[in-house]
Amino acid sequence: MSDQSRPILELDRVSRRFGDRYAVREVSLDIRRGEVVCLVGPSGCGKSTLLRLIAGVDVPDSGRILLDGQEIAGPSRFVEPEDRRVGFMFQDYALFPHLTVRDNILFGLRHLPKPRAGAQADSIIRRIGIGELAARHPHELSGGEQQRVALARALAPQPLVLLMDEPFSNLDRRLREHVRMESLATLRDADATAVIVTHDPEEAMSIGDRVVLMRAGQVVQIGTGYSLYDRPGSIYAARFLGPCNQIPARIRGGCAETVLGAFPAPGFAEGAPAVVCIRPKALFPVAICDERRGADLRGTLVQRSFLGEVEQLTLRVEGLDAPLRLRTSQRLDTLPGEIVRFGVDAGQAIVLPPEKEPAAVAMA
Ligand SMILES: Nc1ncnc2c1ncn2[C@@H]1O[C@H](COP(=O)(O)OP(=O)(O)OP(=O)(O)O)[C@@H](O)[C@H]1O
Repeated sequence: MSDQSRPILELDRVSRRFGDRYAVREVSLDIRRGEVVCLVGPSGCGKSTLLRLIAGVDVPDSGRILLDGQEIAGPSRFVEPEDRRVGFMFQDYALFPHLTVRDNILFGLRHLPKPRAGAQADSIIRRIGIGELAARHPHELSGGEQQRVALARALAPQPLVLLMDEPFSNLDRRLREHVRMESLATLRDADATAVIVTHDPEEAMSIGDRVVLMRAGQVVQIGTGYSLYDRPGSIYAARFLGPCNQIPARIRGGCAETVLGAFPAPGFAEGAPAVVCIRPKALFPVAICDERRGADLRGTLVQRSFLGEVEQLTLRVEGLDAPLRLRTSQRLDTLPGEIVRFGVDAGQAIVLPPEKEPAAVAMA
């Protein structure tokens, strides 16, 4: 019997090299039952390689992968992909065009006796609510419907872990959010454990119980979307998860001193350089009479960029090399060249050490 409290999937210092470059380096990760975990990072950071190692279509050079407590890849054992209870959903869905939806789902169950395969296919069709599509062929389905069928097919064999590589990237922006929420609900209904690769931080934060941020083959930070966004551990993480202004600072008296004011910086050494990351929404324009603390700053408006829900103002501030970005839903009548008074929501300022280059992490 399996230990329910043990992580369903365990990666222990897993590495994979191509020539002298690490695609994945010493990655350790535990995934709990029923968890939806998103791997996120820029192109080439090793997300897909990690997924392929878990699926068993690639072999680690070192480290171990355990599924439900059993080693499936490591020094002593390698379990073939078809013998792992791991499902894989491809970016292009890979539905067979000549098979109906039901037959596509049955294809993944061909190792089972026919009546059992039929029952399992019908059960997932019911659960995902695609009964009316069952007799159709893939070309008779919309993008969103194809996605649901692909998800049904991947879930039908009841994998212990479902791997999804950029599952929503083929959908246009409007459909994507809808399908993503629907897919998440389906994963929850099926109590599925899923590892989802995406390069889109908003997608990762909106669907992942936890987000695993990668850089150059390594895991940089793991946590909920909130913790990564609100408490990034590095400038890299802060910038990857959303736009931020980086304000140079120096630590004095326990605070990071900047031209925009001083921000509490516990744990930093006196005199050390630092960077204060301030997201554009943490800056606010103020009326002349605004009494809010920190609301006495001034910048020259360089550019306005209307984004619909918010407007982005680019401001030049004396003492700062880079212009500041401020996002607001207020409607201002200020013109470029005029002065904007603004404030900082100090509670949202993040003090970080200056960025170090990832010292040749990609090299052997
Ligand atoms: N078969 C291979 N042979 C040589 N190099 C490879 C191979 N597969 C991946 N790589 C390299 O390993 C690194 C990680 O690739 P991977 O596809 O895992 O990145 P990724 O984060 O999924 O990127 P993307 O978001 O663009 O898909 C890249 O530098 C890539 O060029």
